[in-house]
Amino acid sequence: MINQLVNNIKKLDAPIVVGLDPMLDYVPEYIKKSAFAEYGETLEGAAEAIWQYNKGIIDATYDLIPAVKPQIAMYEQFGVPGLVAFNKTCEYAKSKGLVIIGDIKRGDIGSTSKAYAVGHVGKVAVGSKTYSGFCEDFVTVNPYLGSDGIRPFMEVCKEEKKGMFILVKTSNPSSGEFQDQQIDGKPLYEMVAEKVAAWGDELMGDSYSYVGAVVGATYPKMGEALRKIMPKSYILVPGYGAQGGQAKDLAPFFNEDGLGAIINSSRGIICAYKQDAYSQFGEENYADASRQAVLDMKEDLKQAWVK
Ligand SMILES: O=c1ccn([C@@H]2O[C@H](COP(=O)(O)O)[C@@H](O)[C@H]2O)c(=O)[nH]1
Repeated sequence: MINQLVNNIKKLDAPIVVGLDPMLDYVPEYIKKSAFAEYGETLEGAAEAIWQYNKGIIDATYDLIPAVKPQIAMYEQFGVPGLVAFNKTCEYAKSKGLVIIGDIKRGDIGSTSKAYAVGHVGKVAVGSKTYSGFCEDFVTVNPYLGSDGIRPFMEVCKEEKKGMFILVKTSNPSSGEFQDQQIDGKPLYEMVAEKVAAWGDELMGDSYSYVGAVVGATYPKMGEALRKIMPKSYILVPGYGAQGGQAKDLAPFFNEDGLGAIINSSRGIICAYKQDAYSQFGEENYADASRQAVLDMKEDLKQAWVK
């Protein structure tokens, strides 16, 4: 899967992942009206609305982008129907040739991590049969529990040729409270990055590892140091756009080959129609506004990654 991700990025000249983070407030009224007419103002109605909204965005952008990143929290808030919408979204995006990065941020004691890994990137055995519960190609993983929490994901990823992005330095304002703590003269996020590089060496694709890292666009200086510590790991970079990360600061996240980083934008793309810059599209054409926002992001990012 890492090879497919790299090939998609090269083919499209677009190190971009669109974050599918649907809140009901983002969904145009006409979509909600139709979903509520069919299912009422219920969890099922909300799930139908976010699914239809996502489908519109995927249809309008799939030929421009290598990957999507559905954020599972946005679906879980609608309970079981929300999770059904999550799965439908992943399956549909996959049918369009997109790589699926499930932003699930899991990680637990070994036996529990194994179940998370099996459920999201593996196959579960039921009697003599096996099933894929969900169908992501990559998942995000929290390293706080140490190797016990990571190795089960590595084992399943190795078996299935899927991948993971481990949280190294997150984009949020308080990420430094723990991640920047100095231990033996080194920040914790660098220690995690060293482990990511070592785990990554065990699971190499053609040129990049199946084990990647998450590093926020909001911390470009740290991104520069981390790029050097993990040369073979793809970096998933959230924080561009809505959180203030800017293209001009992103060059250090890339390797000399122009690869090695994929930049996420969620609200900046899926809510484009609500922004002044795209107001001419109107609510009815929200998906066209998202397409234009992807084209603009691609242009904006050229300053960071075209060598
Ligand atoms: O460090 C991190 C890790 C994950 N995220 C997730 O990425 C998106 C960002 O959404 P925007 O609307 O583009 O701000 C969201 O799903 C976060 O949970 C992150 O922001 N930072």
